Amino acid sequence: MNESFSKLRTFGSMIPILWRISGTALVVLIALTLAQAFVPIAQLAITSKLVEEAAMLFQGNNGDGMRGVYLLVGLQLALLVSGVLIGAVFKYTQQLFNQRAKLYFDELLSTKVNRLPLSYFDNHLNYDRLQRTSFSMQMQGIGIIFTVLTMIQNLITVVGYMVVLAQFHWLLSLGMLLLVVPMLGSYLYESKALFKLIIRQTPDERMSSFISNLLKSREGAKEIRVFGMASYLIAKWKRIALRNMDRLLSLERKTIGITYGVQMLTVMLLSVMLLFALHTGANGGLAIGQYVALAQALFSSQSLVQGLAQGYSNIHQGLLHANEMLSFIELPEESGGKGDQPFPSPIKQGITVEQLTFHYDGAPNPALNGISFAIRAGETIAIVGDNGAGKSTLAKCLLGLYKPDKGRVAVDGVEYENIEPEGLRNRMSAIFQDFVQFPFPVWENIGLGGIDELGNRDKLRRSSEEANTASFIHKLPQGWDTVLGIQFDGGHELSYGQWQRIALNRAFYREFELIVLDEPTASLDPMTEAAIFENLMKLTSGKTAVFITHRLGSCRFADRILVLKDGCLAEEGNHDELMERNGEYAAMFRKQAGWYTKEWEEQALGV
Ligand SMILES: Nc1ncnc2c1ncn2[C@@H]1O[C@H](COP(=O)(O)OP(=O)(O)OP(=O)(O)O)[C@@H](O)[C@H]1O
Repeated sequence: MNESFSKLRTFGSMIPILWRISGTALVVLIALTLAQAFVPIAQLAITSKLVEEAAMLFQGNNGDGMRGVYLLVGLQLALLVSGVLIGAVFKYTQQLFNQRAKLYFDELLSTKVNRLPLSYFDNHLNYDRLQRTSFSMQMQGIGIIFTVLTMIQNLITVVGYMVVLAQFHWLLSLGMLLLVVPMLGSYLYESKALFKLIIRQTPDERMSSFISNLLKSREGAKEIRVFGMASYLIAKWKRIALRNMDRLLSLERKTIGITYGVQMLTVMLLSVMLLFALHTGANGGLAIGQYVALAQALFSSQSLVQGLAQGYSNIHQGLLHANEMLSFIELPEESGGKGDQPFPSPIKQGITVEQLTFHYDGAPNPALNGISFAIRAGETIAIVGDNGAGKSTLAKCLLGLYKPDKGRVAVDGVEYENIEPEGLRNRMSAIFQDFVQFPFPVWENIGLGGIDELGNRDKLRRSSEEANTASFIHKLPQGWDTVLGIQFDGGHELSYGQWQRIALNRAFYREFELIVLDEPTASLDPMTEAAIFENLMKLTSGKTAVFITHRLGSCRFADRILVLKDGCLAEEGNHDELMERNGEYAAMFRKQAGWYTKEWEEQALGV
């Protein structure tokens, strides 16, 4: 009962969505469905009459001659023509509705995904769910409406047939009803089992499509060739794909027996009903026209009942998908936070981090463990530490992308939680290790940093001078209008370092109060790196900046250095203070410095 209620609720929640997609199309579809349902019933009545008239005509007993027959044939023709017309309009409206729905759901999915907290992407279960949801939205979500419409149509026709049959003998209507029940059961079983399988197969499906895409991708092409991994990866993909196929076929074997067994029963029941009708006819209970109409009703009702049962199971499956989709839509959004205070702009005191702890879902240890420090307004801070020390996680917390599990991050004393989310976003800028390479023109690649000034060529030019990208942009084949990357026709590929400079320019194109640069110069040549860091001071003057780096030489540009170790703040101070302290930082710095100076010479000499 509870389950049925929740299905009804799901269906109820779908209706406003379908209405939003296109109310007019929905109304037209419903009207046409109802009209279509009555066509076969009318056909049946005409057939019965026509056969009677024809029988009399053939026996030479028809007083009216051909007049009555012409009328009936004319009516039949009119019905057939209207059936065809209704079908054509229905098909077009359905296509229109489908296209609009695809657009609607694609937009809904992209919008929703981008409103979810970043931490949503840290859990593999969410990737599975996302994959299923996009499948649900594309394939099944709106399918329900057409299934329901077809079912209503079939139901009206079947009931109409039953009324016609009941006029001949009530047992015939009962027999027809008996056809429905077992069929419904078998289709229902099949659809439930299929949905369970879809849930179970999602991780495998994702893995197999990941490998299959990798095998065809530009990113994978180099390593796959160098390491000769192609056959290994194909075999790995095939193993998973075969496993999926086996599961599907095993389900098919299971359900096929049940479904087709039920169909055999139905066919037998149909034959019994026909025999019964013949018997009744032989005893004078049925005229020839009635018998023909009855046979027609029985045969076409078999496919109608089948459609009804299939529709029922499709609805069941569609509702499960719709439920998945609705629960995704209802996921709490990032902007659902309670913050309503404006971002303190310009920052006067600075940013304070108190007892910040952050734990990734399912990770054994916290990535950040009770970190506290303060950044003064306008200060440039370097964060250093080993791989996995927690630097990028801290950067994301400073950007407000992750909410702390414990502790707080505040700007000028206002906790991030209490700041209006849009205000927080608008006042921050960043560049990440895995920045996006947009296959768009240069101006758009940079302009996206400040959407409001996206096409402001003067500002773009000024910003590229400041960010030191102007010199190489001018050398591109179409200058600012050069499309970057070779994914699309006419694109021009950049080196990774050049891409990074474009991404840096994008970060500085924004009007920001705080900028976080996660390894901003990792792929840059030493000259460019030095130029960027010297420039960084100018670009960030009066602004608060945090950069993560593994090249400790660049820390000399920072006012202060934070050293992270295993998610904790191990040391804090400027370069000289930390060298004097002779701790983690000093050890790391000496190691790196050694690469270039004494150790290098010693190693070269074999000392
Ligand atoms: N999405 C995630 N889910 C679970 N654990 C994660 C996730 N991302 C990072 N971690 C873990 O959190 C810890 C800190 O990772 P983080 O990326 O912050 O380190 P990092 O100091 O930036 O490293 P690197 O110098 O290699 O970039 C690591 O132990 C890492 O394994």
